[in-house]
Amino acid sequence: MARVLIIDDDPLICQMLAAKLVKMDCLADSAHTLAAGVAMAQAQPYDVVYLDVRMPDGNGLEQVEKLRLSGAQPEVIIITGMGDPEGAEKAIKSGAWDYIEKGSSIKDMVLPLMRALQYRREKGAAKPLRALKREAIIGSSPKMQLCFDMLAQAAGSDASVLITGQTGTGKELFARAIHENSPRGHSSFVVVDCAALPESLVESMLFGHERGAFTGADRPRDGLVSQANGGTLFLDEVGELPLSMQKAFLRVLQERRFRPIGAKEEVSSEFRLVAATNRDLDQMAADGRFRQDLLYRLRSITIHLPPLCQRQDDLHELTVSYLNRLSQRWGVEIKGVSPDFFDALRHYNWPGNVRELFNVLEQAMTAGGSSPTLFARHLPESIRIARAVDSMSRAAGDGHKAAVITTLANHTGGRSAPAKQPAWPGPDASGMFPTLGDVLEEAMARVERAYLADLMDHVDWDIRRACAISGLSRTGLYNRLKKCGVSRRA
Ligand SMILES: Nc1ncnc2c1ncn2[C@@H]1O[C@H](COP(=O)(O)OP(=O)(O)OP(=O)(O)O)[C@@H](O)[C@H]1O
Repeated sequence: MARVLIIDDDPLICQMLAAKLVKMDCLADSAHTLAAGVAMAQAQPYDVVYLDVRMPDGNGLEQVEKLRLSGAQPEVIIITGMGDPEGAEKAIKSGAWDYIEKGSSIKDMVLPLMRALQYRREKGAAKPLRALKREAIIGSSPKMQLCFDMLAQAAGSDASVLITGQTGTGKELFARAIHENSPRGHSSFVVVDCAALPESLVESMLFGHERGAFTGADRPRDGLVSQANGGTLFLDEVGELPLSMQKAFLRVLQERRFRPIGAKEEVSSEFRLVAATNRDLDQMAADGRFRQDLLYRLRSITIHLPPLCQRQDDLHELTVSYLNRLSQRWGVEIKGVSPDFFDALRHYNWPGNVRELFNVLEQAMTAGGSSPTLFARHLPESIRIARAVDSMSRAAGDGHKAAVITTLANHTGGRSAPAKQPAWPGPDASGMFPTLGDVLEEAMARVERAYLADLMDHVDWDIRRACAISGLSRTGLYNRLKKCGVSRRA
């Protein structure tokens, strides 16, 4: 018997809908506040939740994701008194099943429910997929579970997949897992790092060339697309592919045929495409920097990997597992971890995600030396400062945060930072106070700039070392250096 929850502050709607659902052999419960509804969805395994937008204690649209991840991961149908296109877009983007107006007849209101129930029945009855091979991917938070569901779906099909997510969230790891779990798993997995393709060589690297096609081409060479024949071609950082190559690639995707440079005949390659990006490709397409038609082709299936700060439940597992892996690799005893170590990790927001976490853990293991236990004191300063700032601002209200961060900015220095500044610059000439948000943003920008300047000096502009220390990817580092205006000193 299907279980349905109606979250609406209007008792009449709840009664009418519930009466209809009971006639349809469903179990129906109601909640008249968002808080009560979310609590019920977390406690009971509902199949579908009807959710009103305007609730006395908040906007229903803000809770769609939480509801989708609760209990039996119900489908959510938005019911609204006043529909608007923006709300509809937001609802669908956050994973709602459908968005309907309350003015519709009760019959129309239950139609999406019937489809959602059918979908869930079919999903449940579908042939169970082979157990996924995903030993390398750590995490069991509800958000990661949704990603694993998508991974299983992608592995079972041959459609193109686009994996999105911030730097260091595991996009390449997922791409490999899709390949290994697919029928192509025994063939080659060819990685193309679109950010590192030299513009002048991009065509020959992708499509190959004949002998004598250009100066220096003393023998014929297969390109990466040919090498992926029968296997998977992984286009990493696909947002960096030059526009001219996007056009050529679109054709290859449509026809699976291309002409190596200098060749008379076209050749074919039967590959499966997986692409990844940390850019907003929709925005790039709107700005004319990415081809819309290519984007359609890339994302038959999309998997979005959430940033680490949104799945704190995974921090513990990732930390323990990586510390064990390090102990094995370095041939040292497994260390204990004190609670203050985990506490510090939880207070940091991990802009470099899992890559940054692993890097920090390596530093902590080194700092721990022969100590059998890792304490917060073994963590890099930046992590411990984040924890101190957080606990101070919680104790004294948010106003303190600005002062602490600004003090940190002064302390951190950086080669071009002023020697000493007051905790914050103070009101402007007319005595106007800026917003706290503006003060924080300015202070963070100053810290970031100072950090990058010092880091690049420290590694003598060795990009590989800078990436390893900061936990940023190459593109991430280049983008931040550009944004902060940090360049090599003459
Ligand atoms: N869930 C995870 N479990 C285990 N290791 C992970 C996980 N996510 C990321 N990593 C590790 O973090 C590092 C970065 O992962 P990966 O290269 O897949 O990220 P990415 O999203 O492709 O980054 P970028 O966009 O910067 O290329 C790798 O060492 C990878 O093994």
